[in-house]
Amino acid sequence: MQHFWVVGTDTDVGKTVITTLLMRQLQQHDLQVTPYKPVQTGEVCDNGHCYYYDTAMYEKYSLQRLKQENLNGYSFKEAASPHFAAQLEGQQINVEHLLKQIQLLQQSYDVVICEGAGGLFVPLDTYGENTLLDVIVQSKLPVVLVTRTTLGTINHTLLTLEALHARNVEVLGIVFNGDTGSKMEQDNVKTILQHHDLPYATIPKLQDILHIVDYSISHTSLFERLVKYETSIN
Ligand SMILES: Nc1ncnc2c1ncn2[C@@H]1O[C@H](COP(=O)(O)OP(=O)(O)OP(=O)(O)O)[C@@H](O)[C@H]1O
Ligand SMILES: C[C@H](N)[C@H](N)CCCCCC(=O)O
Ligand SMILES: [Mg+2]
Repeated sequence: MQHFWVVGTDTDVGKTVITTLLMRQLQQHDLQVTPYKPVQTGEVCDNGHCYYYDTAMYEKYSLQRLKQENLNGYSFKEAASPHFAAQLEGQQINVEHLLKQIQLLQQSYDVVICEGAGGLFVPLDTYGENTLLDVIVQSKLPVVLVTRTTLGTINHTLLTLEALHARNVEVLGIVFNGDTGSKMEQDNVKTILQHHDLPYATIPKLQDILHIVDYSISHTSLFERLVKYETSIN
């Protein structure tokens, strides 16, 4: 059994793209894999067709048949923080329900990849009682951290790793996403790895996200770590 979270230093860093990529690559290893997005916000409507980017990406690119009911806990229309998007619809996010869903999925799949929403301290309720990080801690699952390669990433990445370490969350590795190959980006990656010697993968900025189907991370230290990883849960 090997289950983990894909968390980010921020919203829009590429968690969904990396979750989708890891899902495909692990599926190619003959593992039964499902992604799971506990809370997604921001419905997209295009010519009368409405969908959520995260779960739509999983379904579009999965190499295995996914069960829609297994992909998501809560979806809220407003593109906002989960606590506020839920409030606008008069709803509340039940953390116990999310944890139960994650546990049940672990019994049916070889790999459950849970995708965070925004960064670690995103609130799930208006009282500030629960953040995404609280759910991660209670799930007892390790994380893969997705971060940008661009200016500002050193600080965001080190802060996020410090928060994870403070809560004893295991970090399986880092994905540096959206690399354009500049000298500064190379130095950003090197500097972060000097502080935290972790398995990693660097993903280029793709011209079109469709190219995700051609991209392989099987040669990276991060992927090696993931296929070897055995969780203590179960
Ligand atoms: N390596 C990449 N190359 C090109 N485009 C990318 C890459 N990674 C992400 N993107 C694009 O950047 C945008 C944000 O990515 P994504 O939706 O994966 O972020 P996220 O971290 O999952 O955000 P959220 O917090 O909303 O879940 C998307 O339009 C996605 O297609
Ligand atoms: C709408 C967006 N794409 C995400 N789904 C939610 C991001 C919440 C970020 C909250 C914050 O840190 O201010
Ligand atoms: Mg996403």
